[in-house]
Amino acid sequence: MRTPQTGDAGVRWHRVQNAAALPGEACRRIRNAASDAIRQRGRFLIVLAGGDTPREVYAMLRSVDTDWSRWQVYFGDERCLPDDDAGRNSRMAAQAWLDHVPIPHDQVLVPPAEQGAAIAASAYARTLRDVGEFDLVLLGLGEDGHTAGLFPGRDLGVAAEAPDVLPVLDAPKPPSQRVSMSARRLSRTRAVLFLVAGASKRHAVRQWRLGNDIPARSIRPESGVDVVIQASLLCV
Ligand SMILES: O=C1O[C@H](COP(=O)(O)O)[C@@H](O)[C@H](O)[C@H]1O
Repeated sequence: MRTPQTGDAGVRWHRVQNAAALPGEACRRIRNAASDAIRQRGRFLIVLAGGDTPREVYAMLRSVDTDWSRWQVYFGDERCLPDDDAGRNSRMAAQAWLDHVPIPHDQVLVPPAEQGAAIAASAYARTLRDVGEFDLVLLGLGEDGHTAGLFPGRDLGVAAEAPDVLPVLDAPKPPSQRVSMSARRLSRTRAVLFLVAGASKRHAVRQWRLGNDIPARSIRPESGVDVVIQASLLCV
């Protein structure tokens, strides 16, 4: 991980004209990361973001020309809800994308969040135990600056000894129980791509650019992070 940064050092901002242009740009970047990884290492390890912003990106990924048998899919965070609940991040990704492409079932690794945060965090940590560096981590940005299930004022798991997966018991955004990869584990990747759109994110983006301590700033892979962002959010 990087040493402490000032401001938004290590962050590359990539403007898209408006929210409608974000899925195309994100999809292009994901496709390129996948083809590089598959060509160089024979597989592509991707971590998915939840929430609303990636839904259209995921829908667009259905039509990418790739060898889906080489994809290995993880989730940066999951909400502790029944496994068929519409609020589950994994259900959104399945409906928008994963159910429509031939990724082998056992290569989509969903945290068992329906079992509650503590059990799910231990189980998902076991799933990740022998997984090395990810190829690409997708992340969103909440209105309060949260990313994955890492919320302001909570343990972000940045320390060298932080576990790979954290149980979240008091998230300020419902549901209060979640499971999240730690900032340390999310930073163990060749690339990070944040997807940011929507006027409600303006304040969080400003905090980020000012170098204030929002959870999104805790994601610090060696390679820095890329942010695909609606241009109007940078006009502050
Ligand atoms: O609750 C969550 O929120 C963030 C941001 O979601 P968005 O709806 O504002 O795009 C998301 O990245 C995270 O995975 C999710 O669980």
